[in-house]
Amino acid sequence: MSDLASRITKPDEAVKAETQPEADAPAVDASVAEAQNDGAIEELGGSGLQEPEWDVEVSLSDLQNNEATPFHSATQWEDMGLSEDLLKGLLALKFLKPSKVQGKSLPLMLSDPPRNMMAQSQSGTGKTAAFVTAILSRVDFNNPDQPQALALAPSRELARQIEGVIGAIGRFIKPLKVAAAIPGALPRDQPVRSAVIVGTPGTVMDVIRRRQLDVSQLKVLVLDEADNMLDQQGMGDQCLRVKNMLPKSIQILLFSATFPDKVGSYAQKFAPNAHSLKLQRNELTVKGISQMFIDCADDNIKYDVLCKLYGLMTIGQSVIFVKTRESANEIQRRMVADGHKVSALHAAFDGNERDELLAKFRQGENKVLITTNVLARGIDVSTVSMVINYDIPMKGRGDSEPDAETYLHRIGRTGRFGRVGVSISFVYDKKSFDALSSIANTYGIDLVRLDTDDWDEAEERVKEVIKKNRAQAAYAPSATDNAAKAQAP
Ligand SMILES: Nc1ncnc2c1ncn2[C@@H]1O[C@H](COP(=O)(O)OP(=O)(O)OP(=O)(O)O)[C@@H](O)[C@H]1O
Repeated sequence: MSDLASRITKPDEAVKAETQPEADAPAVDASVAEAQNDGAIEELGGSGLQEPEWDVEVSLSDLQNNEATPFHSATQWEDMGLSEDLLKGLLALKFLKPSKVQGKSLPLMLSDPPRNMMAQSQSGTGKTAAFVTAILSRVDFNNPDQPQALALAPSRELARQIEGVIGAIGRFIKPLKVAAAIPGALPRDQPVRSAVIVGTPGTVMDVIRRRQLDVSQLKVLVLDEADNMLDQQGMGDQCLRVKNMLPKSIQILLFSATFPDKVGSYAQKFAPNAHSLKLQRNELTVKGISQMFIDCADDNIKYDVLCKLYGLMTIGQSVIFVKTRESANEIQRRMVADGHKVSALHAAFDGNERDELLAKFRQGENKVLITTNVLARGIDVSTVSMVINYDIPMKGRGDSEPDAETYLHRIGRTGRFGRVGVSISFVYDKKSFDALSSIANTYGIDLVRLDTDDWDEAEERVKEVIKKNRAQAAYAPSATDNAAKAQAP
């Protein structure tokens, strides 16, 4: 039996979820039910769909009271010795209770003497607020112009978003000065007079080298998306250079939803003697995300299927991930020519354009965003109800290996903090099929096949999840969304 076939849920075999959903599963919790078919993907019979099972509304407070979810914590904010201003900031954002990663990591990060930390938790479970709260607890605001904490992120969008969260959680701290060290944001040759700096590694390296940033009093260094940041193929070298320019005693905090083994040992060297919060591989998927796939027969059909999905994409908001900037541009051009309203965002655009595009997306002005891996990680827009993997993420020389981590981060742009969402991955040939299959096996994901022969039914299935997301977003708008909107250019 092919690997993907073994991960497909057929409706008649799916184990029905209890009316009181299991653990953190307000949405479809696809159970492994082996398709009886031995052959290739085309041969898989049935609709391949699973009945939606969320007749019971699950509120955030239910999730936070359920010990089995990543949203539960045994600790209260009040138990963590935070300042009054910080407590007020968290509560003003309606962060009534800490999530698991917040409850577990904060006491460790704030212990004295400070110790390094490596914390893993599923996408959308509040890692940002965890390290932002740690940063704001460590900084001495009697010295607001003196750089004391530095957070590094892999993209300008994520750095800006973190800057917004610092402003939101720290809104009662006066004076709170935060600088964004991203291309084009800092005036050249002027010293950075902010207690907290958030930036991308290349720009941070530049400002330190140009002596614009006094690093002598830095106490905390955070690497968000740490596995990506430490990746030797990517920004690993830059991050190491930055670290080597900082005080030796600095506390290093590494956060990510994924820490593949390959990076794990290097991360331990980067942050020696770190406390570690790790997840098992099979705990990494967010249960609220219904993971589906469509078999597109050939590469050309992918575009047609994408257009067919447009109506569903615009009920909420959607992100379409493609492999290259060129294909992002090309698909956007074609879709616009075909009468659809979509925008594209990737690293070839200049900084201001990127800020503007994302701001429009956050405000809901643009509903569909076509992008590359540049937005795969960290971006938090609660109204994103659908993620499409137009191309299955690959890595290695010549795209030889499926990129399981990127898959997880991409689909994690939906299903934020207990919300539900849908991801739809397109496969069209043996390579893409095998890649998705391998990703599904890595994490024990149960993929639901959307049968395009019965389009109405397929649409209904997806629509139900999206509508639920809409209801949740209206009921509880995300604090990060609000912070980012306030910060929009
Ligand atoms: N304790 C809390 N209570 C309620 N909402 C929260 C809490 N902590 C964080 N959130 C919200 O949860 C959402 C996801 O948080 P965040 O972006 O920090 O997730 P993350 O774990 O960093 O995700 P990713 O792995 O994708 O980077 C945000 O909209 C944030 O405002």
